Amino acid sequence: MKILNVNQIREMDAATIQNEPISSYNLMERASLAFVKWYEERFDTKKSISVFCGKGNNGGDGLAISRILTGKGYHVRVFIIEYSKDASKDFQQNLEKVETLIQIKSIFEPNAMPDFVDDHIIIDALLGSGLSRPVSGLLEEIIKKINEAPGTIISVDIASGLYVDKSNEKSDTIIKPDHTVTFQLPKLAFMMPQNAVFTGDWHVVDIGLDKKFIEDSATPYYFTDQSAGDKLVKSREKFSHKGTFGHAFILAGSYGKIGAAVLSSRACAHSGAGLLTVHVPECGYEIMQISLPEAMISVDSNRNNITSFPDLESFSAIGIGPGIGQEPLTVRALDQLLEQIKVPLIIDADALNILSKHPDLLDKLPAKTILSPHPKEFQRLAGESVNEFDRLELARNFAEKYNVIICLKGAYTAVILTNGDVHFNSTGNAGMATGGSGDVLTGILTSLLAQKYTPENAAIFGVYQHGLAGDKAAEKKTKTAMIASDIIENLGW
Ligand SMILES: NC(=O)C1=CN([C@@H]2O[C@H](COP(=O)(O)OP(=O)(O)OC[C@H]3O[C@@H](n4cnc5c(N)ncnc54)[C@H](O)[C@@H]3O)[C@@H](O)[C@H]2O)[C@@H](O)CC1
Ligand SMILES: [K+]
Repeated sequence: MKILNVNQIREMDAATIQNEPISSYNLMERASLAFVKWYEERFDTKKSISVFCGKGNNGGDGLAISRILTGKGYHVRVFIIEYSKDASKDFQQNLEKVETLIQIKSIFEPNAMPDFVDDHIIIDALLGSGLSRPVSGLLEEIIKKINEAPGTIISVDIASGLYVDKSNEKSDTIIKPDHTVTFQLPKLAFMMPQNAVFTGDWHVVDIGLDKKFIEDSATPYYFTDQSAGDKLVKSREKFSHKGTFGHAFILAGSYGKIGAAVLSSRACAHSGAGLLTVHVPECGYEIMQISLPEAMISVDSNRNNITSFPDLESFSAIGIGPGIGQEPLTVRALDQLLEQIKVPLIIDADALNILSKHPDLLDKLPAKTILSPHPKEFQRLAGESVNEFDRLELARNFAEKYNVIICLKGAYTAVILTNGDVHFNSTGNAGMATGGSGDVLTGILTSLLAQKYTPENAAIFGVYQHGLAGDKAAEKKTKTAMIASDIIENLGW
């Protein structure tokens, strides 16, 4: 699924109105019906509803939603916040239809806000994608009161006060919804962890906007939903043999961190690689043999750290980093590996930290190497950023400059390709914020590269499957109890 910017969203509405053709009033009606359909599936008529409307088209949606819900037997109160004399045409038209049906209260000052009882729904239709400046004055006061009110807040299209595609300031006043029901496409703002409290659980509803316009729109931003994820699977042919699926090679572990080698190797083996060799320091030999009899073990001459590696000729992809530490001899081994490697590579964890401390190594990275930093590792690698939009730009520039693919890990992990395209991941959950889950991703990615997935597809698909396995693990064990091994247990496609 594509993610479009605010201008494209406006053009997409206009293109739909012109090409379908449909009147803007009827398009608003269709959007409101889609919202109500979502609402009806979750809430019964027992809960009373207060709808807060601004005076643009988001407010117009609020009015249409109020009318449709009332017609379905819901108890709805409507409040119009009179922060401006101007109102949009479709707002006005909807107002005329609603006025005859429901009593409307106009709010001119904050103290006129109603008192709320507990089990109550607030629908936020104050401002939508038309937001052009931080909210202030009456609107700001109203938003603060709504955020303090008990009950469930549902934002129409986007939380009022939140920008669609750029960063808000920390001081901005924004609705904190429990749910956002957004029209047609997810918004860039939803992908940023900094906005988690301003999106709640968000849901995309189809309002039939111009498919061709969306297809033809150029954007660097994509969302890997299920249909995008499913398209990337390579099927396993009947007459294949283990050679078909490549020979993965993982360098991982140091004294006290052999677990990282175990986790990444097990994840690799469970992701379809034909053969797997794992290189560990001597202290990891028995642990590895016992933990993963399916793998071949290559043993370093050093007891506690990786200081060398075997001939690379037979390997089809290499993953390095989990638990390797940053000893000088390990740095030298990484340097030598970069000199010799001729197959796809994934670099993670301590190997990334080594790159941060030895930036000269960055120039030696083969084209389309995958780097999988979490935010702290990325910061060490590329420097500070003022907010997450800024960090994303930094990552896009970094990916283009060094010709690498970056998996910036977190909620909605961003997979950034060498051309600056960003694929946000839809799967995964907070239960995966647990030791070793990054090692599991390294194993999956190494495995996919060995199976000749392109580095781009390996990164997008690997991140997607890692999250999906995490979701299955959380379902079975809960987010609290799940550990990285549970992610491995739930791999499979
Ligand atoms: N255009 C269309 O065809 C459709 C639009 N839809 C709705 O329309 C919304 C966008 O509507 P609008 O473009 O009218 O914009 P909004 O309803 O978001 O905002 C209304 C107006 O408020 C003003 N404004 C911006 N920031 C403000 C601030 N901080 N304080 C006070 N006033 C401010 C602007 O002049 C803006 O035009 C979408 O979010 C969606 O809810 C839907 O009905 C679907 C179809
Ligand atoms: K809103």
